[in-house]
Amino acid sequence: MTLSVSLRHGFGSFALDLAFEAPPGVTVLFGRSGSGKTSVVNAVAGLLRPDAGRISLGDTLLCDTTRRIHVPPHRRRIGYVFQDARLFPHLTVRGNLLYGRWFTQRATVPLDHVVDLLGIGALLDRRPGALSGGEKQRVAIGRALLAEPRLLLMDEPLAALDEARKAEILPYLERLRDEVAVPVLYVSHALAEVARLATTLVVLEGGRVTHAGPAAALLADPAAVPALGIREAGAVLEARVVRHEADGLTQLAVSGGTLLLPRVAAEPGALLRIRIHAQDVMLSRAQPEGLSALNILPAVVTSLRQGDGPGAMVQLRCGSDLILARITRRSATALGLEPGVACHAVLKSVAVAQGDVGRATDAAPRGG
Ligand SMILES: Nc1ncnc2c1ncn2[C@@H]1O[C@H](COP(=O)(O)OP(=O)(O)OP(=O)(O)O)[C@@H](O)[C@H]1O
Repeated sequence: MTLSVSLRHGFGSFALDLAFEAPPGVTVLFGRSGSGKTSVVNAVAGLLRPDAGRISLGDTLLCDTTRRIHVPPHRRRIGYVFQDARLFPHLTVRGNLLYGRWFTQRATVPLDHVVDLLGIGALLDRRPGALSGGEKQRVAIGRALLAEPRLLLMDEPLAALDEARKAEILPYLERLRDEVAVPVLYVSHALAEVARLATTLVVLEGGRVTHAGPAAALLADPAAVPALGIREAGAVLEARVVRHEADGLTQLAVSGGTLLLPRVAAEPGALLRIRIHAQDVMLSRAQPEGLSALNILPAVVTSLRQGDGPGAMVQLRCGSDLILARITRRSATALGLEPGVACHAVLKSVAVAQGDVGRATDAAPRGG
């Protein structure tokens, strides 16, 4: 089921004027503060009546201003998860979860299934006051799922959590993406979340869509880098765990060769998504020798974009994947880099942090 959105709306000096599609999976709406993300979410939810627009979910029309159709929010069957969990403090976790059921006549999703998916079985008799921020958010997601929504809206669900709590909840969001058929529209301004979760990426700037498409392709697009943030830029690679080695490294197979990374928490055979920061990739024309860096992948330059300053962003094909390398223009010139040139991409193992490693769609179950 695909969500199709096309909107025009003016708030004084600010205007939304955009269209995008959110296919199954997680579509991240990414943009700076004030770019219009929350206004889009409000329009999809039915809380904002656009001046002009059409919003449909599969073959259900939620809004069509030309036909004066505006389905009220409570009839849209949309689940919400906000920055703060907004649980009822006087109800237990079980009571909060079952509250979600009030909004559906169907009740076909078993409570046990949602409890297992989110790992909240041990919390059922506790009240929200006795939960961590990450646990509260998992319960809020469970409550939303039990109302059996046709679409889940998540507005910066991790923004209020510290890094440790974010790391704890991300694997559950990955499971949600891969194991629940409900499409998710997810608002974020954190590229780390995009790299871990997004199937589709929609970038907003000043009320307009500047880039939209499959997340892996956009994250590797040098033209999208200024909108995504240069320091954070980086591509994602799919990698399969081959084996854990005795010295604490894990060997992974990528389409362009082999990677050695600090031990990853996944069983051999698991399919992972690895974020490779552009600024951690070095390039060499000759086969490098005598380097401490363990990862050397043969690559071919596919495009190169000069920055305004001394930097350049190089896109390379490595096997069937695309990666980005951020280097200086001086080095790009010295190496004679241009599309079609063969080179070697060099990556230190320790440049990839645990948070850069996530589960990929269709992954085998992860180990502990
Ligand atoms: N009801 C309103 N009346 C007037 N202006 C509004 C209204 N709602 C939003 N705006 C303006 O529209 C612009 C986009 O706001 P919006 O909240 O959609 O952005 P955002 O990307 O979600 O930002 P943030 O990440 O800070 O929440 C802002 O300039 C905001 O001031």
